Amino acid sequence: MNIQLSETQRKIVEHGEGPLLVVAGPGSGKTRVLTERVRRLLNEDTGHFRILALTFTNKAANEMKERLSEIPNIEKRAFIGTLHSFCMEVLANRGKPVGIDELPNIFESYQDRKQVLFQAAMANPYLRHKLNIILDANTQDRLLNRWLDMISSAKNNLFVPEMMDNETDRQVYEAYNNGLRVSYAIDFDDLLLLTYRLFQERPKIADFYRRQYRYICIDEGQDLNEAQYQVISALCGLEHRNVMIVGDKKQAIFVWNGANPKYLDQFERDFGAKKIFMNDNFRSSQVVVNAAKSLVSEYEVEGQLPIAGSIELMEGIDEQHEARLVLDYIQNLLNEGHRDVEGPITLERCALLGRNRYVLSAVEDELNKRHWPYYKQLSAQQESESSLIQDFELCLRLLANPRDRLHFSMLIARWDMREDASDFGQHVSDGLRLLSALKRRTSDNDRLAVILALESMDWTEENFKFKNAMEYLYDYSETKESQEERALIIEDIRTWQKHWNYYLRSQPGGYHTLTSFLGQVALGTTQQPRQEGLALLTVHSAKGLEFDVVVVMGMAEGTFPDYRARDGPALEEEMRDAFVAVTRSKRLLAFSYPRTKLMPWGSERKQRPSRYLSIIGLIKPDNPRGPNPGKIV
Ligand SMILES: Nc1ncnc2c1ncn2[C@@H]1O[C@H](COP(=O)(O)OP(=O)(O)OP(=O)(O)O)[C@@H](O)[C@H]1O
Repeated sequence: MNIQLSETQRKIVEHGEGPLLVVAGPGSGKTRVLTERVRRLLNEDTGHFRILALTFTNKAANEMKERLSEIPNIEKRAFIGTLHSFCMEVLANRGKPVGIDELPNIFESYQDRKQVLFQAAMANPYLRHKLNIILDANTQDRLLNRWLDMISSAKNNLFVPEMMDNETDRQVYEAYNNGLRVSYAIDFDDLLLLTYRLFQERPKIADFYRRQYRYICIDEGQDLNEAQYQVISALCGLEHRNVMIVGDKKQAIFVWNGANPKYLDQFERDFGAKKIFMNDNFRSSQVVVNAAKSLVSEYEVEGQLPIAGSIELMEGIDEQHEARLVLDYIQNLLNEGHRDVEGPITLERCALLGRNRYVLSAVEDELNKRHWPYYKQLSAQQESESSLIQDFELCLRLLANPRDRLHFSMLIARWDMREDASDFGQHVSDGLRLLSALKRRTSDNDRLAVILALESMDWTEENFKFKNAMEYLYDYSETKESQEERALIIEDIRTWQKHWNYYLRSQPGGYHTLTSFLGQVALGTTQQPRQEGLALLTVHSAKGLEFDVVVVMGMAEGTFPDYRARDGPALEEEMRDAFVAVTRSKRLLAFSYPRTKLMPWGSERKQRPSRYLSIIGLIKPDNPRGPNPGKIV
């Protein structure tokens, strides 16, 4: 599609040297401007240099890579990815001074990290006592969660254990770090902290990267946290000034997670950046722009699309009824189309959004009943459903990192092999030998199949055939009597196969290692940008995406805004969540909510329509009951 750049967009694309802050509202074309600027710099600027283009999500990076794919050798001339992926590359290549000798193994899952912390705390008498005096398992679990949050927040503020004032915090943090080290692993926060330390402690290394990357472009600047901002500052040092940050404070929806839009101002001050505003909205119809404006009054916007669009509200008697109404609404659009949407409306052009993932449970059931294709993007992590592939995953981790104590202990616990734990010590250097030791001790068909699948991959120093294992397990799934179990296994195999294919495409050149593959899966770079069918998204995972038709479901007080956001900054962030949700729509916008909700313990609870519905003008503020059930306004 050949779209003319606006005057402001052209100015940004043509910007040459010097720091630049672009303040860009939703749908103003910031992704487009970033991409076009990278293209122009690579095409027009001469000399030997690379561009560092940092995006907030892998989705955005993949989209940018796709749009620039026709530039020869693009992967050599630019690093396009998240800051975490960039840090991974830096640490893999130059991480020795901070203790990273080879490609790091990442423990990305919360549960794994919790287990590391629990084991480490139980091995420390002072912390063991703190845990043991709590008799109730839930309270103990909450304490572990609190400790993990504390560690993450410390790392994100670039604190090392010695800097912690509180003695318990210091010991917890230190024990956890040692726990990771025992398994030769790091966590996500370490990627930033270690890279920061590397750039600070070894200025020559920072200088090497500074000279390599003549231009740095950063997307979604409002979502930077302290560690991220400091990594970027340490990379730039005092001399690198060709940095462009694009951001929008109104779309800051990760403040709860440590991000802070203040870094946009700080960047402007620290770097003396020039500032350009992009106030147009090229994406959304008039009703969508108006809804966004009523939510955030300071949204100064010039709606550029001369299309009215439509806005609707559906009220269900309960969540099941709400789900049926929403799918009937979509069905009608699929059948009839809409005057404000060009061409036939397909499921891929529609998305259902929820403030949290549970809002979408009832509609998922209804989708299954109707056999509609759909996909979910509710969590960034790979999670297999079948126990066969869960075992396979654990073994993959052990093959990649035979010193991984955590996943070894998880595997032998799953396989009831506790007494054979001594194997670990004997075979730490060789994952395949470790697995064959386990194979000798089992006659269970599933376990044997997993190990045989792993052995079938024709391992060499530089490569392995992941496909062989997938085919082996696919054939093995035919032996399953339960159709449900077989279906789960095949779904999991398909997901892994997709990760693998995506990995191969993104890492051309023939040198593939299991550690690098699992690292990319952990970083989320192998996630599919778009899939087939209707999209089911949380508001946070919908960031940066756009659809012709958007339905925001579960618009009830307590759900959206979330019940935990009572006042002040938390409530302001909820409003920005609503703003981001609404501005995902290009043409048609709809909301829905259930009048009653079944609570997990079985009782029904009355729901009040969300305050945002009255702010947008879909419900009169004095009519807290909302419209009649089933009626579309
Ligand atoms: N100059 C233009 N003329 C017409 N359409 C444009 C122009 N620039 C961008 N668009 C279109 O506007 C839409 C929004 O663009 P883009 O996805 O780049 O926005 P964004 O600023 O990154 O949005 P958000 O901040 O909400 O993620 C896209 O469909 C894009 O094709």
